[in-house]
Amino acid sequence: MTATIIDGKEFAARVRGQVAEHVTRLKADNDITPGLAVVLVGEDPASQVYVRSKGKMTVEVGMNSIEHKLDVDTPEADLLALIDKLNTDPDVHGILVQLPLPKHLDEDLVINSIAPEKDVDGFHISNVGLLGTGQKSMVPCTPLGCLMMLRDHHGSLSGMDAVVIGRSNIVGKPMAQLLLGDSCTVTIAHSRTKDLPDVVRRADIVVAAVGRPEMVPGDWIKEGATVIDVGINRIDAPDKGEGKTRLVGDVHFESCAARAGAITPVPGGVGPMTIACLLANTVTACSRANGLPEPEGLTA
Ligand SMILES: Nc1nc(=O)c2c([nH]1)NC[C@@H]1CN(c3ccc(C(=O)N[C@@H](CCC(=O)O)C(=O)O)cc3)C=[N+]21
Repeated sequence: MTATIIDGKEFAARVRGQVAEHVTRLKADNDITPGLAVVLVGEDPASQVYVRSKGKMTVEVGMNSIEHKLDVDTPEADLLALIDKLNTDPDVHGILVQLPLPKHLDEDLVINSIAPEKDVDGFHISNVGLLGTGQKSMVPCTPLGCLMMLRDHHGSLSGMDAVVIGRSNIVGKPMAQLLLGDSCTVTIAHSRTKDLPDVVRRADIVVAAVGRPEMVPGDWIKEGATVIDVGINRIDAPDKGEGKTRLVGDVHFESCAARAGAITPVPGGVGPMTIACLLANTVTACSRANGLPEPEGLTA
């Protein structure tokens, strides 16, 4: 079988189009412009790439983008004071604190100081608990984007065997919750999983989110399975010339595409959907904050 390529770039453009429509309505009917505040502490290179394209797209869909760039050695109290200010600012509907934070800052403390209803990353313990109990919450952007692509491709996911490789709070665990919510039989695999190849071979849906370049080979993939590659790894590409690099996922694309029914590429798969879902979460948060109907199809 040769897999259908799930075009995350195109899908994300569609999602941003829906967000833009909703923003237009909020402005015209309610005189409200959704605002997203992004806080970047220090200069992590991965975060900088992300902040750039995110800021551009926030403005493109008609929302206000508020950026706070703080010094790498900003004291924790200053960061918490800024978050407090954003929490009570009525023009700010979404707050995202770029991770990872410099080591002197307590990531859990910082995340949990964001007002849960403005936590567009969905990392606050309240949102984690709400998601885990099937209540309305802010859903982490990357898993939400993966879910949207899976639903679009399959219609119903009910009864499917899903294997999530990776148990992070940012992707693996919330992804598993979402798949369970859609009635998949879910396995979370990780570095200590016994017989990982055999576990993955059972899966109708494989979500790879470990951050290890091309670690899933094609012969782990059940014929016809759907493969969602969350990894974005930059590796050396001497074949492209001295000092050149390229982006690869957590799955070995060619060999997995030869067996899968559908697969997401890297780049152009999950990454663009993550940003689109951040914008979707911001417009959702803004609608909720104003007691207005939520955008349809943009929430879990
Ligand atoms: N609080 C927080 N939330 C995040 O969601 C978050 C974060 N911190 N810190 C940094 C990482 C990184 N991240 C990316 C999102 C999209 C692409 C993306 O769209 N990548 C393109 C390729 C970009 C390229 O060419 O380098 C793609 O996959 O097609 C990349 C990286 C979100 N992050």
